[in-house]
Amino acid sequence: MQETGVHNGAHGADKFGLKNLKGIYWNFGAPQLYEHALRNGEAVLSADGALVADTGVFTGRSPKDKFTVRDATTETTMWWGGNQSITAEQFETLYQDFIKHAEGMTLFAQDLYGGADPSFQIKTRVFTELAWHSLFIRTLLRRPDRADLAAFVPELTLIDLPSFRADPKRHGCRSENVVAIDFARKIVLIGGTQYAGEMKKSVFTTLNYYLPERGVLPMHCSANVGPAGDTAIFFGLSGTGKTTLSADPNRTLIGDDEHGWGKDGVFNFEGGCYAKCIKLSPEAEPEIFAASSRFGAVLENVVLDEITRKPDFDNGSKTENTRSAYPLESIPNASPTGRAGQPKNVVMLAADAFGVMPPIAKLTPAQAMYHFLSGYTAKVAGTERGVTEPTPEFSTCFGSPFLPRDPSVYGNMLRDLIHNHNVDCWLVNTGWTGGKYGTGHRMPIKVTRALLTAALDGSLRNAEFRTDPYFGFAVPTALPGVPSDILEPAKTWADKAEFDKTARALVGMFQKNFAKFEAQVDADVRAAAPDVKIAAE
Ligand SMILES: Nc1ncnc2c1ncn2[C@@H]1O[C@H](COP(=O)(O)OP(=O)(O)O)[C@@H](O)[C@H]1O
Ligand SMILES: C=C(OP(=O)(O)O)C(=O)O
Ligand SMILES: [Mn+2]
Repeated sequence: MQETGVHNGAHGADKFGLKNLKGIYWNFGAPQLYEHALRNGEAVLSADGALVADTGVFTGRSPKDKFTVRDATTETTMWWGGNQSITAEQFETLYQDFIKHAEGMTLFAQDLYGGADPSFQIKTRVFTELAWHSLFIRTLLRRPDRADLAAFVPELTLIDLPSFRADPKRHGCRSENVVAIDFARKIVLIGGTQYAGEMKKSVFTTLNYYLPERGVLPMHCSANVGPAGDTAIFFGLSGTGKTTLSADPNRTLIGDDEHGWGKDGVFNFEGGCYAKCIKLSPEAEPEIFAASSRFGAVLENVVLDEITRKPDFDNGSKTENTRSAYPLESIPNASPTGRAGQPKNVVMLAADAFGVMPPIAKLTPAQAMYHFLSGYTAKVAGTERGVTEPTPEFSTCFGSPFLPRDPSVYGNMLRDLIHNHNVDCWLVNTGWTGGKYGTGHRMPIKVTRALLTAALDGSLRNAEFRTDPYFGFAVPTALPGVPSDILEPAKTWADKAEFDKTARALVGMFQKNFAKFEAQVDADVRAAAPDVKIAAE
C-alpha cells in the first residue's frame, strides 16, 4: 500500500479494519487536494480559484437516512423519540461492507479536531473516497499544527464513501443512502451521498451526545463577539441567517454553525464556515462573497459560466441549496482562537414566511425557553408554480436532526445558563414582511442588521415597546434608521383581516406543536405560551 503524507504510524488505517487499500494520502493541504480533485475529474476551477464540485442526487442532508446503533447504553441515553435506530449487528455488517467496498481504493485521510477548547475537543479522523470531500472536512473542522500530527490518536472516525450503496434489508436502513453512527465504537459511516454537509453534521451530532454530561451545552448556532467583549449567539434552523448575520464587520466572528457553551464561555466546534450562496452578492454580503471567491473555497452545485468560469450565484438550476465552504481565516475579522466569554445576548432567528412575526422582539427568559423548545421557522414552497403557501417547520432546540439526547437536556441547560449569566434574549424574523410569502418580500438584510446592532450594543433597551397581541412578546415601536411601519407587521399588510387570520393560524400551529412539551416544562414557560383565546376564537 502506498502511503503519502504525515500521520501517526502506530495508528494507521488498519486500526479501523481498512485493508487491501491501494493507498492513503494523509493530511494533504489545499494545493495537493485541488490537484487530486481536478486530476480525478471530481471538480473544476472557478475563475477566482475556488474548487467547484457537484454533489449529484443529494444536494442537501437526508435526515431520514440517519441511524444510530441501539445498544444497552444508548437504549437509555438516546432520545429515541427523535432518532432512528439500527442494531449493533446491522452496523457491523455495514462496517464490514464498507471495508470490503474500500478495497483497492486510494483514500484521503484527515486528522482534525472537533472543538476549539482543548478540554472538550474530539480528535477526529476522516477517511474519504473523494479528494474534494477531504478538503471540505479539513476546511470545516479545526486543523492541528503539523507538528502534532505524528502523535495524533483519533477518538472519532468517519468513513465517507459516496460510491457505496446501502441495502435496506441487509443494513436496516431506508435506501442506498446511509449515515450510521455507533457511539460505543465512535465510528460514523456515510455512504451513497456526495453532499459534504453530512460529514460536519455527524461530528456535531457526536459532540451533542457527549458534551452535556460534561457540563457543556452544544448548540446549533452562530456566534460573534463585540469590541467590548460581549458575546452574542444566534440560534436558527437552516436558511434563517446564522452564517449571514454572524459575519458582521463590526464584530469578531467566532463561528457560523456549531458551538459549545460552558463555564469558560463559548467555543466553536469548527474551523470553517458553510454559507448558502444562492443570490450571494458583494453588496449585501461582502465578507462571504470574498471568502467564496478565492483559492481554498469549496463551492457545491454552483453553476459556472462555461467560458469565463465565473460563478453565477443567482443560478439555482442544480439546487437552491448551493454552498460555499471556506476556512474562518478567509473572513477578515474572524477569531483566531474560536473562543469567547459568556454571552450577553441570545438571538433566536426565524424566517417567518407567513409574514406575521415582527422583525425583532424582546423575550423574557420563559418566552426564550418556549421559542427554543418550539424551534420555529417556515419554508417557502417555491419550486412548484403557483404554490405560495408557506410550510411551518418546528425543529426543537433549532436542531432536532442533530440531537441524540432528549430536548429537555439541552433546554434545561440553556435555561440555567440564561439565568446564571443574566442574558438578554431576542427573537428576530429574517423572513417575510408586507404580506406572506407570495405577496410580501423578504426582510431587507439592512433592516435586520440595524435592529441586531441596536439590540447588541444595548441601545434598543431604551426604545419604547408594545406587547405583541398574538405572541405576547415585547416589540420596539421605533428605532432611528428603521422605517417604523416595518416594526408592526399588521401595518405592512394591505389586507388587515387577512393579517389577523394568518397570525391566529400561526399561533395555532405553535400551540399544536407545543402540546408535547407542556407536561415537561416549568409553569412559567407554560404561562409564556401565546394566548390560547386568541387562536381559539
Ligand atoms: N434579513 C435577512 N437576514 C438574514 N439572511 C437573509 C435576510 N434576507 C435574505 N437573507 C438570505 O437568507 C440566507 C440565510 O442563509 P444562512 O445565513 O446561510 O442561514 P443559516 O446559516 O442559518 O443556514 C442567505 O442566503 C441570505 O442572503
Ligand atoms: C450545514 C447545514 O446547516 P445550515 O443550513 O444550518 O447552515 C446543513 O443543513 O447542511
Ligand atoms: Mn449556516
